[in-house]
Amino acid sequence: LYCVNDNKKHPPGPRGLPILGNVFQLDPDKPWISYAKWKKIYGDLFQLNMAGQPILVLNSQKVVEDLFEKRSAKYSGRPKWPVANEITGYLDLPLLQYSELCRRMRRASDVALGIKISSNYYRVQSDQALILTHGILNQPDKWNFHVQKASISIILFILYNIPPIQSLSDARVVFMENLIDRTSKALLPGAHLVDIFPILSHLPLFLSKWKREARRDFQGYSKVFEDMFLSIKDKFVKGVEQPNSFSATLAETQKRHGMSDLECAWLAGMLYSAGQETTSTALKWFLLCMTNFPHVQEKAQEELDRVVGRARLPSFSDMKHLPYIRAIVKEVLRWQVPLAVGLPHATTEDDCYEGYFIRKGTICMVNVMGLHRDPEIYGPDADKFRPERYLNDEGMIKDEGKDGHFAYGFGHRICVGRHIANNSLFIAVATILWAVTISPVKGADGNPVKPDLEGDPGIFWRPKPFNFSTKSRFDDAEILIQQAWDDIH
Ligand code: HEM
Repeated sequence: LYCVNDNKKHPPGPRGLPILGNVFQLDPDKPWISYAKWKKIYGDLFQLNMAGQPILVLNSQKVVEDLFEKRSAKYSGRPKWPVANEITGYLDLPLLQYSELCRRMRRASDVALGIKISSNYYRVQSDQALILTHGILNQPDKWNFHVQKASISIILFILYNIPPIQSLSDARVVFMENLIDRTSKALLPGAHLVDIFPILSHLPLFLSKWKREARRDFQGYSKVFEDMFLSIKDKFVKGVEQPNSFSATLAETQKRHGMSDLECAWLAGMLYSAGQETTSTALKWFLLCMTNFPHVQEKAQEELDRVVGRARLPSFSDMKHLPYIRAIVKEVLRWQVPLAVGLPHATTEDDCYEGYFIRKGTICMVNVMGLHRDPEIYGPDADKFRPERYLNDEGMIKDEGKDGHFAYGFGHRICVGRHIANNSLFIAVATILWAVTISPVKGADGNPVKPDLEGDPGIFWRPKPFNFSTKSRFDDAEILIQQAWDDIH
């Protein structure tokens, strides 16, 4: 693309301090609040300067479509994360540059998690929805534990065919969580000197402690991931029959995708971190919404009574007849998006847009929370939780095949697990609402305690701790849930 902009005019943005730029002007906990403020002054596209690193902020649907969708080839890199990249041996798909390896990993994931194949996992998703429902019905005060356990069990089963976990101190969970903790700490801006002075990454190993430690950890993590993947691949090679799993599909298609064992092992391993916390965060917001908006719960339960009845539990075959349940899933992801500013992209080439020069290596953020509350996209009630917005006059889903929100990201980097996530959320929402009435707990004064609608800031936008009470929606619901629970135990 020819850039008419010879004087390299950058997108507008707030004036900052010399050298440090806008570092202290951005609200680190809720960047979308700062973004919304600057949008009013500088418009839909502005640029920040974070100690010399340009950060482009995309603030409207049009700009997002123009850059992240239509020019996805240039806007699909990632920032450089020297320490995290070193710990994961440059094999962590969400952190990879848009390289040949990234494209191979994405193709392999699309095959093993695509819309068709994702029906292979209906069974585990239904079972876990049931166990979760049983858990929150009988132990509402432990709902957090039950949500966590269900989302971990789903992803471990899909990846490696591991049976449901019983406790969060399961060795495999501890291992995965330890790796997530290690990498997310390394991702915090400025956690290591090398983030600020990239030249340090070129020091020889004996002079750089962080690199020695990272490489040592990489070896340890690789050993565990390889053992997990190879135990499944081994069965495939020997022709032993085994249940469907991501790793089994990967082993079958590995040659076609030109992937080494180590690459396959890391691809599977890193899907845990990408898929677990995101799904459980969405489930937590769903429970908060139900505690807070009884009329939505009632409307969903009317639909469930009409379509499923009270003699059996909902299943995936009901999906197309339950548009309101599906609309709730969409609306939860829109209204309280787990990754409020998505994952950062970075430009891989210089670009020119609307007369502005955008240099290669610019980090690009989308104000997803802002888009989700934008009246130009969602109408004057964009701030409200209203699943009906996704339905047409006949009460069916409006744009079948489209998400209708931006929670899964953009362009060439869009979430590869979105079909799995949509299915896990659909069946959990349907099963919980079929069996359970969720209400706020009563405070000391006897009045209902409504949860705080503000989230806890962090990498994930999660609800603040809250409680709700549950009761069986009708007598048989509890019995049927108990029977189904007994059957799978
Ligand atoms: C409600 C649940 C989920 C949400 C909200 C979510 C959201 C996202 C977002 C925002 C991104 C970044 C997209 C971008 O850079 O533009 C992403 C990437 C990714 N997601 Fe998800 N995700 C969810 C569930 C899952 C699941 C269940 C899996 C795996 C089974 C998964 C695997 C991945 C992977 C591997 C990437 C990295 C893709 C890349 O960098 O090319 N996600 N997800």
